[in-house]
Amino acid sequence: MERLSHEGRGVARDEQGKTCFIEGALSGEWVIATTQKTRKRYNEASVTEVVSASQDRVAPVCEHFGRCGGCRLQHLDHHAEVLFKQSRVQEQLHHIGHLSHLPEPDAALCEAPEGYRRKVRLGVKWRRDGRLILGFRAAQSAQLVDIEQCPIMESRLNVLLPSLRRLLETLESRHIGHLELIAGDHSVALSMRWLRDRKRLPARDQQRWIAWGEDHNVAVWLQDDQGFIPLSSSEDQSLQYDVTISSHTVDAAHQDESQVVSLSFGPEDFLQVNAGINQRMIRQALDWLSLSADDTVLDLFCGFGNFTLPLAHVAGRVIGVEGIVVQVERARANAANLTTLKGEVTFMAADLNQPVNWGKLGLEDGVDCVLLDPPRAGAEVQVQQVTQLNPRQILYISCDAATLARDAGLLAAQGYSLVRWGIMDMFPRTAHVETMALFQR
Ligand SMILES: C[S@@+](CC[C@H](N)C(=O)[O-])C[C@H]1O[C@@H](n2cnc3c(N)ncnc32)[C@H](O)[C@@H]1O
Repeated sequence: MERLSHEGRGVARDEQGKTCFIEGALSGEWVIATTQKTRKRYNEASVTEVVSASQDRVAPVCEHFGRCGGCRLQHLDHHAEVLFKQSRVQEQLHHIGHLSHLPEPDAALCEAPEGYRRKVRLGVKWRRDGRLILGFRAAQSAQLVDIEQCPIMESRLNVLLPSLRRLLETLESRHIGHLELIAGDHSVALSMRWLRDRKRLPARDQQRWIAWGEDHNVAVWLQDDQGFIPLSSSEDQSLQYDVTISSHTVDAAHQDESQVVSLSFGPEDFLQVNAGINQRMIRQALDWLSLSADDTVLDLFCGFGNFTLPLAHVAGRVIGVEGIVVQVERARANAANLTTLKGEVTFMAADLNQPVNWGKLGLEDGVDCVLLDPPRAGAEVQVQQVTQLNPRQILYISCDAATLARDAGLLAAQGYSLVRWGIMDMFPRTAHVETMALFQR
């Protein structure tokens, strides 16, 4: 096996030089594999026997490995997985972004590789014989893999699975697409994707969901085409987590104080899935940016304020921009609940895939810093636009190395150099990687 592909498959060549992507094979290994798909330029296969194993091969912790599409790298030692992801980002910055001189990466931010996921979506299906399937999508397929437990899920969510299964088996109506389980610091919520109009949920099923929520102390939500409504009767449906900012990033004069930024969110909001890495990522962002009370910061793709509100404990003025109005409103409410904010903070809704007239929004004097945290598609429009605001630094948080590399190339063409970067182990055991990259004018 020559190497691992970007999505974590072994790459080999046959006698004719045709590339073969082999699921379950690692770099340097000899394996026997079965061809699954023959394509014009490459073949796809999966391992049937490992003849000579890599030193980095480990026993997968999950019994569903190989069938479940969630974790592709359970068979790779965790340290080797982090190094693989780091070198993949490096290679993409070279090849896609055409950045020739990269700084050495900062140490990767890592936490425990299991039990980290605080939000999961489980598909729900009933087979023709009436058997319930509750689980994740199979690898490269729309089929579901039935799971009893998932080792990367937070234990507070795993313990709910057996009773959820029993509940689903008692329901009268089976028009359910999926369930999402979401853990805040002190509470758990479940949202049930109901495939019909909310009025057509049978009253007895509603009662069963409510009773299950009360028994397990879980706020139950229904999601239909109109949005989310709480089914549980309890007053407080909110989810929340705290981010602690270390004292020296806030105020050099108060070394022994740290501040807690409390953020509320809803079941429909984007959530950084790994609480430990999220906490460390925010601290690292504050540390790298080293802002002062004179600075103005533009936080694009801000969600409900995950970076914006910690930033507003340091910078004089922070403007958060987000496309989803509900999240903008949540961000405003989060800001209103904080008494420790130092700077002025404002939030606005805008589609960041379109050019925005920043000058008209009171930013005609430019900004000191821009933070970008886009979805996987990246921030192609904004990296070409925000440079007109002349920021001295741009911090890019990315969940897709290819679009980060493309956007890094666009920033380089406008005179911004990559001065610092590092990966964050947000999604251990999977092929996904999160990266932080700092560009300076
Ligand atoms: C990776 S999340 C980051 C959210 C936030 N910074 C955080 O740390 O939780 C990306 C965010 O971009 C928002 N988004 C996606 N497409 C957008 C668009 N075209 N315009 C504005 N916001 C968008 C999503 O709603 C989501 O909140």
